[in-house]
Amino acid sequence: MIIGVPKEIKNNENRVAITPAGVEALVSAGHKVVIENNAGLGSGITNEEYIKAGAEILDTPAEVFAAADMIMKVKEPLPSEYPLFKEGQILFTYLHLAPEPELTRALMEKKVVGIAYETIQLPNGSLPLLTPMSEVAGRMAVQIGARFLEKPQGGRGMLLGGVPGVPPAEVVIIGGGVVGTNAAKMAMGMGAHVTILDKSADRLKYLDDIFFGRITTVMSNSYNIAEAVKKADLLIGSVLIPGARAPKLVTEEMVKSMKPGSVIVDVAIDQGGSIETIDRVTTHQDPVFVKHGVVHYAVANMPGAVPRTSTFALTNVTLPYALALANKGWERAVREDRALALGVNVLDGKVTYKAVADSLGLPYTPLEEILG
Ligand SMILES: NC(=O)C1=CN([C@@H]2O[C@H](COP(=O)(O)OP(=O)(O)OC[C@H]3O[C@@H](n4cnc5c(N)ncnc54)[C@H](O)[C@@H]3O)[C@@H](O)[C@H]2O)C=CC1
Ligand SMILES: CC(=O)C(=O)O
Repeated sequence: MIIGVPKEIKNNENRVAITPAGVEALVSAGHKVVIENNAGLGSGITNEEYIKAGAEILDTPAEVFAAADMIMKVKEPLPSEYPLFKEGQILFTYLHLAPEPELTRALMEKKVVGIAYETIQLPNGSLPLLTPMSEVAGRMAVQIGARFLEKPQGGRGMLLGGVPGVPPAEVVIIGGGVVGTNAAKMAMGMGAHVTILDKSADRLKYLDDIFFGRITTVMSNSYNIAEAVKKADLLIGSVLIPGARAPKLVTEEMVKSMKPGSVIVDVAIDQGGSIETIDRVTTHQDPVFVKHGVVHYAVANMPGAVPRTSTFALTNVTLPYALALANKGWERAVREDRALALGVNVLDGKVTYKAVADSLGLPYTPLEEILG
């Protein structure tokens, strides 16, 4: 199989979908890897390192898409990439289709085999290709929150940990999964007081255990969310219903109740966001806007800013699935691995992931119906 890796084009997206180790593994298994010129530079990987591992470098994204049976990316394709899709081509990347009707339509029209990293799911419910980036984003959410709480950045001029004699900041996290847990670790480490809300009682119990009761856990419902948001200096949105558009849990009224200069970091923005006052995705170049006196941060590719950590963490987990797809072909690979099958969002012009179809108001076709 020919595997193509274009350079990422999202704002300040410095990750790349493959490392030289990945190239070597695919080439050793008999495949060919073509990589766009300088695709790895943002992550500190040169063309020469890829060539040494057995890859061929092509000048343009058009050449990479034209050559490849499978495209490996990091972020969802942007409109300039839609015309490059080929019928039957495998696209293996984060897709986040629930808030992306145009991308979904383009994948359907071109009959692309769209396999989303973020919906590959193991029998225990975990999302192995989302986890490492959620670990990164959860940890970043706190360092970003700390930065924007500084007065010159528009914040209320508060140190997360306080100092002796002055209370620490209140960090409120909605969604206690991978992002939420990693955010809590960082915030607690910096001395903040942390409250986590989740709708799963089991998850709250787990969090209480691992943090030895040193964080406050609260059942998520609109009453409790309103109470917690009101007192937050830093609010982190980190809910997920796999594949689906994120529920809007924090209303405009709740945001109005926050203190001037407090900060919201909505990590769940890649699935459409969980905060009513966030009506647009922001970028690393222009990451925040202020509404009702509250600083809002809504960057959908947070790990793109720390590519030396993120590229290697991501490719550690994507490579085994890429090898299975390349060695077996997508059809045998998904028939033999239920976790990978759950990654198939679009196939043969149809949406094959129910939560994506429901979020977009499109018909849902079970994968098994197409596979026969
Ligand atoms: N902006 C960015 O750059 C990045 C965004 N993300 C996103 O962060 C989000 C969270 O990801 P993970 O932590 O890995 O997901 P996860 O599945 O580990 O955790 C989600 C948590 O949300 C909880 N939840 C669901 N509905 C809820 C509700 N109504 N109230 C409270 N809690 C609720 C679930 O019980 C679960 O514990 C996802 O949208 C993910 O794609 C992840 C990495 C980077
Ligand atoms: C998960 C995701 O969308 C990201 O790492 O950018």
